[in-house]
Amino acid sequence: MIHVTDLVKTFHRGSINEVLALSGINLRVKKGDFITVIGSNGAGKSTLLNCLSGSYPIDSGHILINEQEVSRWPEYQRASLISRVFQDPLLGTCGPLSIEQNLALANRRGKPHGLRRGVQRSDRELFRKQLAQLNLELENRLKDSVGLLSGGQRQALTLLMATLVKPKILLLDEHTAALDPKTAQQVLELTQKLIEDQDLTTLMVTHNMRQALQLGNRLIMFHGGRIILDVSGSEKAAMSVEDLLEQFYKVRGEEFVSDRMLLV
Ligand SMILES: Nc1ncnc2c1ncn2[C@@H]1O[C@H](COP(=O)(O)OP(=O)(O)OP(=O)(O)O)[C@@H](O)[C@H]1O
Repeated sequence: MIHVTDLVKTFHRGSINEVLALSGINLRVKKGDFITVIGSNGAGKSTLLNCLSGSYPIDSGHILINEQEVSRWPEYQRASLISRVFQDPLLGTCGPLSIEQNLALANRRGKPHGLRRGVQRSDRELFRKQLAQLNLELENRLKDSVGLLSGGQRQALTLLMATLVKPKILLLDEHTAALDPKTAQQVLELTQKLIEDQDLTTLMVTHNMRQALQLGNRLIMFHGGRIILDVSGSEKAAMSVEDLLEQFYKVRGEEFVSDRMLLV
């Protein structure tokens, strides 16, 4: 599904501020993989997601999606294959537009742009049904502007929009980090449900090690622009947070350092 080879990304190349953010990444992701991504500060996690989605051009290497080289595709073209949810709930939705207008935009992803405007009655039925699964009673608030919603409601809506038209790949970048613990848990449960229901191929960056172990079928750990640990299946299922920290120490010979990583 995704095949990344020798991916290199440098910022401020040739200046004294040069940063080698990704130092020759090799990664194969199978269809239906749900991969959690962890790592120390500045390890390159978000840069990988940005390179996959086309937000950042790459220096060298290859990104293939379904055997097709996409590394030179512009971001808007890759958006037909890839959905993203960011940490900031304001980024995935348009505040002044209503819930149904936001969903109508999401529903058009990858479809030809015609002259049809507004929200059709049949769309409305679909949106109500989809919103009902959030258990937030948003199905009765289709005309409300999204700007009225709480951060958690807005992030749940963003997730729904990101998966309304099934994406080939879902990229989640610390998408629950800005929410309070209870809301974060609700959004996480919804994430799990949407991924399972549609068997979505997913990469999820998280700052929570326990979450990274509990969710998904595979876990990769970044450090210094490299993947230093890649575990899946029963090996992952048997791991504890302590094991993860020990593995990090073994590979790096130093303590794991992150001011945001939750180790519990
Ligand atoms: N737009 C940018 N311009 C310059 N440097 C950048 C940019 N984005 C990332 N970097 C640098 O690239 C390196 C990798 O950053 P990245 O954001 O991918 O790390 P991360 O693993 O997501 O870290 P964190 O968990 O702290 O968010 C860091 O040194 C960072 O400062």
